[in-house]
Amino acid sequence: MSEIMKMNGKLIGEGKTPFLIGVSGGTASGKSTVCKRIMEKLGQVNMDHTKRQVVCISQDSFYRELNSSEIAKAEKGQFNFDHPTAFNDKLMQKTLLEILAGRKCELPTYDYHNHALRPDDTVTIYPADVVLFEGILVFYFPEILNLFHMKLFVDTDSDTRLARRVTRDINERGRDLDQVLNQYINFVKPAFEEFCSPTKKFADVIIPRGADNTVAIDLIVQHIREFLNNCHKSDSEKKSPHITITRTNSNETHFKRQH
Ligand SMILES: Nc1ncnc2c1ncn2[C@@H]1O[C@H](COP(=O)(O)OP(=O)(O)O)[C@@H](O)[C@H]1O
Ligand SMILES: O=c1ccn([C@@H]2O[C@H](COP(=O)(O)O)[C@@H](O)[C@H]2O)c(=O)[nH]1
Repeated sequence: MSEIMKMNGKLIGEGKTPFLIGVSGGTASGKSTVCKRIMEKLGQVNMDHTKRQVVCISQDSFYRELNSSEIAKAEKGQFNFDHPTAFNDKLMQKTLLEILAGRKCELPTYDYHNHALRPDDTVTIYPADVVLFEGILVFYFPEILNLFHMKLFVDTDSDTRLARRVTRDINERGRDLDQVLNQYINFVKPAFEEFCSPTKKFADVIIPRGADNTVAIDLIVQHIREFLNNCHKSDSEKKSPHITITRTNSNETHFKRQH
């Protein structure tokens, strides 16, 4: 049996439910860059974090802790960071539910050099109107997929992605060429084909060429802008005032915006 509550954008005693946008795509497809462009075009970058209407979080914050033998493998490029089991999906779901309930969250940052979260280096995610959540497998877990109000897939040619990944991982993530290529052939490419690429079918918008596709980015920005304008109007002025919150007997909560 399910219980349905209709509220005017507010949960009692909690903040407003943000519009949650999932951004997926293969490694180095430009997910972070697309999110950055969206934030820039909405004037959300050079401003106080507590005042941002749009915030971006990364799936990297939900890599699970590795044991000592897994760390030893990771250091030799022999750990599969592209497999769904590399992530703590339960924590990811719990955190997104907190965000959807309008609560402030602390997220750890990820240290690619040491293959570990930095629990002492957290970022505070303040309640916002729009939340972008980017990562290679954000559409893989059904209970997380169901939380998104809008789903984007950044679709960049795989040769371009590999070329960018080589440069980025050597310059920014402390890898050498052999390591990057071995990891790519053994884990990254097969896992992309098995777990990430099939989730493209869930996307509402596919963005070919990533951040180079300014037309697609402008259309998405326009959609977000309309949402932001609408969410600050009074209920009687809104075109779509209701959020429907569905709780099932399995304790799952679904936040649905009518849009
Ligand atoms: N359109 C682009 N043109 C050139 N370089 C790009 C473009 N988009 C991303 N990059 C570069 O490619 C690398 C991967 O991009 P990034 O946005 O971090 O991808 P992802 O978040 O999907 O892993 C980064 O070094 C970034 O600067
Ligand atoms: O310790 C780690 C953790 C992850 N990776 C690789 O990162 C990418 C995902 O990040 P993108 O920014 O989307 O590329 C994934 O393909 C992992 O292989 C890593 O190398 N080391």
